[in-house]
Amino acid sequence: MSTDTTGTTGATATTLVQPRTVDGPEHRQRHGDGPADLRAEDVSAWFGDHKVLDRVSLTMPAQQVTALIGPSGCGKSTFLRILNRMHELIGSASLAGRVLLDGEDIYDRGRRITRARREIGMVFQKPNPFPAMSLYDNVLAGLKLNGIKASRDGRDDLVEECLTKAGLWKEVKDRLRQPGGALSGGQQQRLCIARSLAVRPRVLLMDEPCSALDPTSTRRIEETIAELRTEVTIVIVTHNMQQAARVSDTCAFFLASHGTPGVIVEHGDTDAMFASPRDERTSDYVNGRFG
Ligand SMILES: Nc1ncnc2c1ncn2[C@@H]1O[C@H](COP(=O)(O)OP(=O)(O)OP(=O)(O)O)[C@@H](O)[C@H]1O
Repeated sequence: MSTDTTGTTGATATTLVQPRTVDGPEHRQRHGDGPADLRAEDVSAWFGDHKVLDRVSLTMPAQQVTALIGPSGCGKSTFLRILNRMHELIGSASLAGRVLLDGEDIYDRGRRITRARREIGMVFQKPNPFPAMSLYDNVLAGLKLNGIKASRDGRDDLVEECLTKAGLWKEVKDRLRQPGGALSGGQQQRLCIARSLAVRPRVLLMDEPCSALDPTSTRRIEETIAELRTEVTIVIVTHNMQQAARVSDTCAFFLASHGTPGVIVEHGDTDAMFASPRDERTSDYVNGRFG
């Protein structure tokens, strides 16, 4: 088992990454050009011999927010982890199918796992800043892990830019040297979003990012999601139907009935899916009749 440059362990990890810089407008160009389409094709997933997803295909368009909804255990988080190659970190896990980022398969043999994780960032259910590290260094933590170099001025600008985009700059600009652990839960989650943005992801995956937060912090994160949609393609898992309706443009309803693997029952425009779902099971779920 080797250690990759994100600090995680994995059988397919790679090591040497060419240094990059964040200075200048060319930074974005060198890292791809902003939000990308993400497409899953015939994705199936297993834990050991337990199949949990069956031939799931879904397009998550650039500059849109796609919500993944469905009852507990239907495979939403597994699907999300497959989208940035985190699924393969679990020893018993395997998968089939393709995940295309602007048409390029992130699982191609010639593509580095670290590149997929940099281009496709992840924000987790529980905010996970480095608690003893300063807010400033928290934002930049992903740069070091990805071997991206920055001058002092470049770092300062990037910290301000990412905290602004994450909706946190005004609250913390005078205390950037304080530790990440000193923030409230909602602020910590926005710090994690800022940290994800610092490596210029083309897609941001969010796994129930508000489930540990109070209503005010939840609303603030939802505002942040709305502001970010032109910067980065967003895919969010949520159990909160009102939240899915508020934040997403398109929606996919997952279901694993009676022990069968999860599938997408219905997907499409969020407003249409909530107002007039095509499938009776979708109607029951979005109207709170099960799950
Ligand atoms: N690390 C794991 N090892 C073995 N089985 C797992 C693992 N993680 C998830 N599973 C199983 O895979 C299936 C799908 O789980 P997953 O967490 O993806 O569903 P989910 O829809 O995200 O659920 P929830 O809404 O409760 O988070 C479930 O049967 C779960 O028990």
